Amino acid sequence: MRTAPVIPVLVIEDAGEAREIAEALVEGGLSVLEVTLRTTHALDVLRRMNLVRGATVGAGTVTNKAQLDEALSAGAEFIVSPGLTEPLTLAAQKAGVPFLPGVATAGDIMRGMDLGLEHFKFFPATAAGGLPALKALAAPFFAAKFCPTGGITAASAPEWLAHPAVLCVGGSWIVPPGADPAEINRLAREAAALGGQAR
Ligand SMILES: O=C(O)C(=O)C[C@H](O)[C@H](O)COP(=O)(O)O
Repeated sequence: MRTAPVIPVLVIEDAGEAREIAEALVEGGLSVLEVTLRTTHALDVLRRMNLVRGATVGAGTVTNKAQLDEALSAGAEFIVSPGLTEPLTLAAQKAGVPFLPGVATAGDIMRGMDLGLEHFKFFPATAAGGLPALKALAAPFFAAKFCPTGGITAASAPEWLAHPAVLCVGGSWIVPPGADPAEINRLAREAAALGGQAR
């Protein structure tokens, strides 16, 4: 979460494009890549991106143990989930893989802390109340650190990153559908530079 200010959330339909997209991101300064398991070829995309020098590739949209196992077999170095369940948390802990589950309420955070977690994705960040909601949650849970994701843009990222409980943000805006590598590289550079401005 501290490697780069933005984790690109990737929904890649064509595995043939995986490698050059990952190269454009890493070269632009975003080396931590979340490949969502939302497409048919997601595991293939993950494997191909893992071949890119300097990339740390994880799986997103992991909602159960079966998907966790598949992602790990494909080489995922971290796991992101939209929500927090005990079975998935225990399985991730048993596998020893960094795990970032989504939380949106005080109860979610408390269940996570009971399981030994302190790092969470705040999801869906904008729809769940935006920065005012995160500020309200971060106050009592002062040890918790967050990666807000969902509805965040290049324009709104700096104010999220300025909050001390926010280590990074996640977002799909860095790889818009149909963007070419040059455009992705430009968006990645812009996102990587947010670290210098806001943190
Ligand atoms: O796929 C998952 O596991 C999710 O939890 C959802 C994604 O993190 C958000 O959909 C990204 O949000 P946008 O940047 O608004 O597109």
